[in-house]
Amino acid sequence: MINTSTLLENIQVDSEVGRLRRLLIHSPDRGLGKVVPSKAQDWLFEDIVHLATMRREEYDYYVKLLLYFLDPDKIKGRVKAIDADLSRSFYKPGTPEYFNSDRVIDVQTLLAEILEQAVIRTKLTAAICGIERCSYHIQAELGTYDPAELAKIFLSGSLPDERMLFAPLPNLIFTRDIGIVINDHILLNKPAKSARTRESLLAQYVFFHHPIFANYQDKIIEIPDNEHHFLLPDDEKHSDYNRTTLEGGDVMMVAPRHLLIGCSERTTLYAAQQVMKVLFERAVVDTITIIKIPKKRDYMHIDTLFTQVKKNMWVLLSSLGRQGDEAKKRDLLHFFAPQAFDHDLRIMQFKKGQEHKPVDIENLEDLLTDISRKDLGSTEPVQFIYSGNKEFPFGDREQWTDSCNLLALQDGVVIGYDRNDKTLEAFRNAGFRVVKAVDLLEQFEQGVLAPDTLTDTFIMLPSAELSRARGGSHCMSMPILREAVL
Ligand SMILES: NC(=[NH2+])NCCC[C@H](N)C(=O)O
Repeated sequence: MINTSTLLENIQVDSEVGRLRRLLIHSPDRGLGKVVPSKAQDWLFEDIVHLATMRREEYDYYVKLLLYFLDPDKIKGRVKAIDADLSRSFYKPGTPEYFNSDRVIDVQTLLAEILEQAVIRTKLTAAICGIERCSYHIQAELGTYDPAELAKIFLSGSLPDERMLFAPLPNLIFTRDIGIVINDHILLNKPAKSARTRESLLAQYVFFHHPIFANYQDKIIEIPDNEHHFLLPDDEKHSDYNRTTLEGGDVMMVAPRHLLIGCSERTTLYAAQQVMKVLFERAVVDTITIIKIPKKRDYMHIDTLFTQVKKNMWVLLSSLGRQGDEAKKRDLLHFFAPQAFDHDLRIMQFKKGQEHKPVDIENLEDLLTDISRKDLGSTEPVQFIYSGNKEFPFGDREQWTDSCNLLALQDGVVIGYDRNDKTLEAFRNAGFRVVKAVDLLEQFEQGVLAPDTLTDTFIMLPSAELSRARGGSHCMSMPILREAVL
């Protein structure tokens, strides 16, 4: 069991760049290796992946890095031995060698722990069998597994003997999307895509039942549906104005009193409005900026378009920034095709108590500059790194493989994919050390470098398989504790 005594008062995130102290992740489980081509798109993957490579050559490096920064005692001096164990037991929850950290926490371990309570086991089994339309017979069979195995079945959709009962949850590696910590509150998602429904049910049980979150029960926010949504005709039910869906990749806690919400393919205006109401009522933040982005698969959440690198630095896609904006304004068609506006970027900022007087913000750079300067008090010039170093056609190509989706471990130290060459060039030009995960770990092990003293560094994670899942390191993390940014 995770040692909860040290954790009780410790859920707090007030920025994207304060030193990361605790997060939820999920290592690729056996379900990912069962995605079939005909379902890959429905399950929100562009391709099938090679599970062993994804784990051993890619995701395991992510875990090692996270441990080195967040819980070094678990890994320091042990990297060689861990790598030599071909069974990877260090990474497998439930084995005696499992790293079992209370800083880098796998959702699977939390799930297994709550399933130790018989009442929860019964309720959750029934709920899952309900949404997955399992027979009564299967429901009874599920009752025979121990909690750790049951957790694996719920996540992977398959039994230990490899029989598949229902769809896997290949997207749960993107823990960002299940919920977001906003100061000391936890906002749970409402997924837009049915492939992610079971994830949110499991997350709901974990947040409401695991002792880590016991002191936060009245701070868990579930977004209310339109009161009579079930009475709406189907076509209206699906409109942006009635439907309540929100995924964590669209919610960014950029400064202690300022939250960004993207309205996108996944997050509706209606949901954003509901969240704004609740957060203002409870005085969790004072400013909420709504960023409406084109509803496009390649842009699914705002964190696929920009993320923060340090207080005064951001990475973003230039065609959605100032450059794209100005190009469009010079374009005659822009004036004659008002319907296209719906597909454009629109940024509006709302202040608590002044919701009726939102401020229009012209482009992303203006917004981000304002956050760096005013909210985060940065006095240095604000810098922008552009996907693909602004070179055509690399901006779009590299954004597709998550050049703009970075996880900051501390101010100026980020993890991202190794494959976005032009974007990496832009980081080098900005004076960043760009280093392979494997080399950095080696340097940590030799004592040449140490996480605490690292500055301006881009850590490259191998990504041939991971990038096919259409998410980067920002999506693969749900921070629950960061040091205060101010
Ligand atoms: N926060 C994010 N950008 N998450 C990416 C999620 C990717 C996932 N395959 C999906 O389409 O749902």
